[in-house]
Amino acid sequence: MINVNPQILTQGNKLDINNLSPEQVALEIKNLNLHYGDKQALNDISMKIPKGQVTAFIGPSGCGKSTLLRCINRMNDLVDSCRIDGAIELHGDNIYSKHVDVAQLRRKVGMVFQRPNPFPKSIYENVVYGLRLVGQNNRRVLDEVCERSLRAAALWDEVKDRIHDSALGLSGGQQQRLVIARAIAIEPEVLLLDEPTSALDPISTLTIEELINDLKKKYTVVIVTHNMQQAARVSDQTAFMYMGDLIEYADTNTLFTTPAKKKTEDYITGRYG
Ligand SMILES: Nc1ncnc2c1ncn2[C@@H]1O[C@H](COP(=O)(O)OP(=O)(O)OP(=O)(O)O)[C@@H](O)[C@H]1O
Repeated sequence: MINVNPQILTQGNKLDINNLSPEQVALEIKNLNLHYGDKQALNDISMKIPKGQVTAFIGPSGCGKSTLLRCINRMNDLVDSCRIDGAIELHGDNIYSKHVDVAQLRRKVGMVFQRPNPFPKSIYENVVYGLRLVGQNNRRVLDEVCERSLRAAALWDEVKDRIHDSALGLSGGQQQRLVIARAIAIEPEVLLLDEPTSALDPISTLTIEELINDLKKKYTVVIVTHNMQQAARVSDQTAFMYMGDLIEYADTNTLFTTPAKKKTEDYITGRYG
């Protein structure tokens, strides 16, 4: 088994992910197939992602983790060669239905990438960016949202005296928390995190991991990580993928201690990947 202290495995409310009530489900992926040109990258993926929990996607490089994550806010629409069939339901509504407004969807499903990508603007303007986009210019509202979001992203105390300074002057770890503050300022329902700590030092990584644990009180979080210890530390459920297949999906403790599939066991014990 992977060398993870069981005490750091998350203690979240254990759910039986095979028997979720409709109210417990944030996202349901149904028979999702994805091709890039002739190459199939996701093979008939079906899973339910529970509300208010952290779900991790793990697996070796190229197995399709980021592709699956990007399907959840239709980022793959930007790839010309990409063809998708199947459905992803957000609270029961298929996000791939013809009538869905993709900009609206991305307000509900925010995304944070591997490398922090603050805009070359002040800390304040980064956080309120999404509100300004929808025409909110009331200073009092923007001030409130800015403070609330920076507090929620565990960054307020470090930046409160310089919120009008450039965001580019922040450290990498601070920039990543700023990007998280920017994502939550518009109150999404789901937060997608694509390897959010892979460019960060261990201390910043720990801060972000603690933050993820707080964020799930309000948001459904889905995280892609290369780091199995990280998945074990932050997630309630873990999905193990291999070559476009969803091999095993279980509560994190079970997946890391008593995996049902040989492929999962081989991966978490370091036999490949
Ligand atoms: N834009 C794209 N065009 C064509 N093929 C792509 C594209 N993006 C990903 N792929 C291919 O799809 C497969 C899955 O890639 P994906 O990035 O989802 O894997 P991953 O598990 O996230 O890998 P990693 O851990 O290395 O980031 C790979 O074979 C990859 O080469």
